[in-house]
Amino acid sequence: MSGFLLTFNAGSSTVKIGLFQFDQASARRIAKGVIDFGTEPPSFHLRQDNEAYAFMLTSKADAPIAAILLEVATHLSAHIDMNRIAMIGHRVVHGGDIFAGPVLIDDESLAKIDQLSSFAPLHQPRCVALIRALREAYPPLPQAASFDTAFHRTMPETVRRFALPAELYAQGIKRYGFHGLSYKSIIGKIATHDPALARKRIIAAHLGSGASLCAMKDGVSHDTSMSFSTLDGIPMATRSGALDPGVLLHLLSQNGHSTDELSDLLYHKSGLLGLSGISGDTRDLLADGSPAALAALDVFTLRIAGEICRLAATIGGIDALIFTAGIGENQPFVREAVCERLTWLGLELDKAANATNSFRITTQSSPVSAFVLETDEEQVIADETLATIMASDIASHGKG
Ligand SMILES: Nc1ncnc2c1ncn2[C@@H]1O[C@H](COP(=O)(O)OP(=O)(O)O)[C@@H](O)[C@H]1O
Ligand SMILES: CC(=O)OP(=O)(O)O
Ligand SMILES: [Mg+2]
Repeated sequence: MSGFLLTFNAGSSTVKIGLFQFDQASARRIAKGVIDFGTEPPSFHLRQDNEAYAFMLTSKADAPIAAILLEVATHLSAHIDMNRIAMIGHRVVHGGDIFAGPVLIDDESLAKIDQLSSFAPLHQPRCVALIRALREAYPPLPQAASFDTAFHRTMPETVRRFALPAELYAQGIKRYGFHGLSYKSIIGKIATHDPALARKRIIAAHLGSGASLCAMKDGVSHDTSMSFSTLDGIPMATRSGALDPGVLLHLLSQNGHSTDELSDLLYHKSGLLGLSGISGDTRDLLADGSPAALAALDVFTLRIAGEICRLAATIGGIDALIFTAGIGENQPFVREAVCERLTWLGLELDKAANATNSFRITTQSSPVSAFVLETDEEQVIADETLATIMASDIASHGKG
């Protein structure tokens, strides 16, 4: 069996598409695309063989995903032979307690994924709609799902529990954790580069539009900053991060907020955008340079440094800090501010290395090392999809 494998990573602000060439054993990326919902109308960017293409879509951001997909498929078919696509893989943000690893998508697994939609309202509904649209458009193609939550199934119960009555834990009110495909990608890359380091105490900071941190030891997740929903932990582009629950009670009971208004406030109007009143993008805030912009960045980096300390307590210290995702890979200002707040913990920043987004950004003598690593969630999806479909009956009957 060989051909093309397509991956979809439905994030909060984008859908990232990966095109891979696969054979029985491995999948190798040959192109990447991004549907960006941050532009009006949404845009589609494709990169293949060092060539970049950009298209404005005619569909509006709130158009059915099937319509957007159709437009994207038209642009894609000008560059790739769509008939060679033999399988599709998806990032699914929430797998709850149901999914501990990747699964083949069928009516039953899709219904279970859909049931978890309310736990990840920014991600799961769009992802489910995408899976359904693809099943309709390309019925013979097998699809698989890779879960963000699966990587965190190794977290101990003490970490998973909230200090709430035990029956709520039994009902599933607990820490699940997200960005697991990214953390799997990061620990895999470290293991290739330095297997001994991969077994040590590592804290990874996935700083994108959505942002979280993960504490790993022996290559597995022990704790993470996001918990029940993708709101918890550190502030993000437009999400609040952790908040005194009393604030929510006050807004609901005293200010007359509806739950929909509260949801909009917490998911779309808070974080860097809410703090600054300017933008949720660190590049805009630095270009603006006003006291409000810099104060927002100060809250952001203070909260990241604080969460790193909490996670270090879970795994008994820290040997390496990894920065990844859009901000983590590309924003020296944020990395410098976080590392400077952690000097007392043994992080000695190499400012020149940090300024150029180098791999190692701490000095050779720094007791704790910090690195910048590009995450590749799509490669993880592709590898898991290939393994899942090859292990299924479909592989012996499939095309290619
Ligand atoms: N070159 C860059 N410099 C600074 N920040 C960047 C850069 N590129 C992307 N970002 C930030 O990263 C975010 C997107 O990160 P990404 O990991 O792709 O997030 P998501 O998966 O949530 O869409 C953008 O919103 C932007 O704030
Ligand atoms: C879980 C989450 O917030 O994902 P993303 O950062 O891709 O929006
Ligand atoms: Mg993402």
